[in-house]
Amino acid sequence: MATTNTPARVIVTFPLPEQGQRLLENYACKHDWELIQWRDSEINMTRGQFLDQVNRGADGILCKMTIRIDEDVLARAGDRLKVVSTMTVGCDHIDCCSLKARNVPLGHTPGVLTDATADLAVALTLAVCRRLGEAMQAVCNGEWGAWNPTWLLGTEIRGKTLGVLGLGRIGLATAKRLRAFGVSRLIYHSTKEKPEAAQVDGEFVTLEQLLRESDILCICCSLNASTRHMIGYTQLCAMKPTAILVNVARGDVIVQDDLERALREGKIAAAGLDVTTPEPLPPSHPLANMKNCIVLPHIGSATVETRNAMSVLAVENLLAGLQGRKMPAEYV
Ligand SMILES: O=CC(=O)O
Repeated sequence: MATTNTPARVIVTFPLPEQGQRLLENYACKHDWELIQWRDSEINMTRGQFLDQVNRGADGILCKMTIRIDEDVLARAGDRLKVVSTMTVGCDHIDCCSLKARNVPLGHTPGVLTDATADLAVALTLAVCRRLGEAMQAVCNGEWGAWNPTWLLGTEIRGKTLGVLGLGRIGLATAKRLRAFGVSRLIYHSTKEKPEAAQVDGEFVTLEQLLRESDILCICCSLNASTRHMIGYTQLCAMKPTAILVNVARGDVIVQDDLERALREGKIAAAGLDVTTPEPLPPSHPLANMKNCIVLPHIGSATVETRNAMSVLAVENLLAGLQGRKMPAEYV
């Protein structure tokens, strides 16, 4: 256990966006932290490098989703560890039960990334509906010939049934935005019926109904034991052959090989993925090379404003945890 005179040893597994980095350095200086920070933004800190640092002692850990914080990490950190703060809203890379059992508070970054992620969900939905990936490639490949009234025809959002899997903050913000495009009906499936669904005139339905009736299905749920691999081949076959699937949640909500098969066999029309398994997805992966699939490199929250806000919140969570105060955003 660190005594009050021992400087807190803080491990930060990546360089933070500007505002968070400045705040981190200010706090480190003010509170005399021993700051151990991975400074390379091109290459991730490896698990081995991280464990090596944890072995030397950790009062606080600030991480992202590339390193799993599990029982092994917590056992190595021992009683000295006072806080884990992740610069993500999703906490599926963290063994939350073990943290709870050890009474280590966990901070995350909800709220501040909702708008950016919902914007990206809309962008991806439009990109898939209007075949933007194919269109851009056609320009680069010299396939842009005479104006052809039947070339690269997409589908409209107006008049469609929008399904949302997971009507949390991001699901609701996505639904609000897509409502403005004139969807005729909005259905959702979540752990339970949500009163806030009234804001989008959303109708709570079973998963089976959601799959069967959605023209566009946006996956916005968190990844946990009940959502992992929730969408497999059977579920995909239950969808309309004209349906479009968009995933801004986590790759593992879908059985990815099943999605590839369903897209190949025309069980659904097209997909847009901001999340995959693994990340990064190898460029040779079939999903990265299918005409009816657009893959983005997990950029849901990637705006200057949002990444700065996330980094500041993550640092504030870290400081609060180290000081034994209530965090601005504790994961419950
Ligand atoms: O996916 C990103 C996050 O969870 O913040």
